[in-house]
Amino acid sequence: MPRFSTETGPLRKKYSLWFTILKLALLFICLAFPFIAGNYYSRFAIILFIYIILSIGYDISSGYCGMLTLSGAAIFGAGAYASAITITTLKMPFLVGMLAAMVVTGLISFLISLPAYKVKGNYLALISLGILEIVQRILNDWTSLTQGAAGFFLPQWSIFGMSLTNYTKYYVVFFFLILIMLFEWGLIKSHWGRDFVAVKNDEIAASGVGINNRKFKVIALLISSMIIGVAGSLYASYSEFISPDTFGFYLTIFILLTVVIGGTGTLSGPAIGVVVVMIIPEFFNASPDLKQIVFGGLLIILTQVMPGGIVGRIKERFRAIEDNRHIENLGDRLPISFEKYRVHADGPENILVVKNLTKRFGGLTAVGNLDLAVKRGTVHSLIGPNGAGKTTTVNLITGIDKPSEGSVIFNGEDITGMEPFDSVKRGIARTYQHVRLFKDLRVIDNVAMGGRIYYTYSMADAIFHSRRKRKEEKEAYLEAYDCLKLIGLDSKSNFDPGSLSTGQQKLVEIARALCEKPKLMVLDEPCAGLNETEVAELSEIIKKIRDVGITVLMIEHHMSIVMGISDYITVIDYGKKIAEGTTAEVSADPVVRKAYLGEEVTAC
Ligand SMILES: Nc1ncnc2c1ncn2[C@@H]1O[C@H](COP(=O)(O)OP(=O)(O)OP(=O)(O)O)[C@@H](O)[C@H]1O
Repeated sequence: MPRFSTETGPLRKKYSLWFTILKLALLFICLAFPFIAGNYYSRFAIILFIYIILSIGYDISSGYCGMLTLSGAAIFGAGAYASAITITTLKMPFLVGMLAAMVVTGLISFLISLPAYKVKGNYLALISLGILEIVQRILNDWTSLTQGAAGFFLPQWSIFGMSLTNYTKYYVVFFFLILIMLFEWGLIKSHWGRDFVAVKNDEIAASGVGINNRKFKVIALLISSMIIGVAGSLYASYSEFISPDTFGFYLTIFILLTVVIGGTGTLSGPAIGVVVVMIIPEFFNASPDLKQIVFGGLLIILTQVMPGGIVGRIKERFRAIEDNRHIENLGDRLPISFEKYRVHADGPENILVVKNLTKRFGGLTAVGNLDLAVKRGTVHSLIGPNGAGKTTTVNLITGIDKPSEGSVIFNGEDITGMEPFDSVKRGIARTYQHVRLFKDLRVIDNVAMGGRIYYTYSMADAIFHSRRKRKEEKEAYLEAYDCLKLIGLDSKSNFDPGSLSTGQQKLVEIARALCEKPKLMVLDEPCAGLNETEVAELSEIIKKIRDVGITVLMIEHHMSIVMGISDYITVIDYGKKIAEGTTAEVSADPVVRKAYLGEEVTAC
């Protein structure tokens, strides 16, 4: 079980020293390798480095962003051929060839990203398989361009007019590998990397914290493909001969295996995966049959014993010392209060006005002609029996569902049909009936995602680890830590969300919503799964949220909290409003008392 990070600061420092020594030793070995290992192994290492670049590229879209594609080999091949044709036919220098490879692979990624908008999982894999087939056909049949199955010869590899020796080839490829690794590290250790994981884990929640899923999928595929293009270009120039059969289905499976074995969505997973997939079979060169059996057996065992891959398992082991520099030295940080999130009235008295809202699912009218006005700075509860249309109503308000008719006016602005990632920027935060936390991010990362709309640093800042990025990241994590402290879960910062109770997960969702610094907080059944003590604590938290001017629109079945903290209540049934008013008015309404509140009202 992971432990809280601020207590593990010294441990992290100790291990990070060992990791630094390990990295320096590896760097030294790599630099000295051609002189120690000789020609054969240096050539082997060059191919290994190229495949690591390929695997890193593939992992960004598939491992981090969750888009399983089977076109890795096709993109690699397209990059190799684009570079080869630019260098040989167009007589351009190597670096222009590499640029051409990146442009062509970028275009292919755009082709893949078109269906990626709508489909995912197995369907996307099937579509990408089609891309693999199309590229294969082009490489084989467009002989005037690619020279077909006979293969394509390149001149000896030269850079800036200098022909490269075997030694220099090694260092050039190694240089590009380091470059790509630094790029990946900068990207992944920024909000971009966390955004990719969020898109992979839960698109609705990702949109709810301001992520445009489509845009991020396109970006992930583009970066992924361009890195694979770099690998393809290095492969073509190094090999001096390429042919279509190199870039077939076998290579696609190879790429997939490297990330699965190494650990998908991890920084060092692809490198470790390539080393394992390439080196282990080398020990069995003398008996190829045994090689296949051992390799196959190893694959089965590794994927069973380590479902998260080798690096996934190592990460689990060292979870307690994950990077928490920002919250390790809180020192004399001032005590935090909800006051920090105070909202000042900057619009009409009714912050939310819903008019004639209707949602039809086929023949079923889930919400019909609903009018609703929510006063600024109040707790307004939406109650009604199961299936009454409450969640659909808040989905229409927050943009998850689009209304069939009607309008939603927020703070004087018509936001009808607006995407959640836009409405969150206007100040609407929400929690969900069924918890939607990002399972591959720690609790504190989840809460920090709430504040992602406030990041201003660019991708270049992320990659170069600029001062702006460091400052904003530090602020975001301190903010997230503060929000967790306010709901009493700061000691769980470093935990996986899945290891918390349902009640705690619901509270983390509230902390994430608070981190968005909203004007309106929509809570969908916040008490579901909470025990009585937790309900009492939550009710205090919601009151504090309301007391600093944040309007709360709450769906809840738990009548004691509804009657205890609501300023106004709207009761709906079959998608229609049947009663509305202050808590006293609604609880006195005979229809409501009879149908929905029962004995609990009497008790209140
Ligand atoms: N995506 C959908 N497609 C078809 N029908 C839907 C969809 N979403 C909701 N419904 C239907 O709309 C009606 C209202 O559902 P909704 O979830 O809004 O009710 P609710 O009041 O939130 O219920 P509960 O309290 O059980 O969560 C239900 O009959 C539900 O089956």
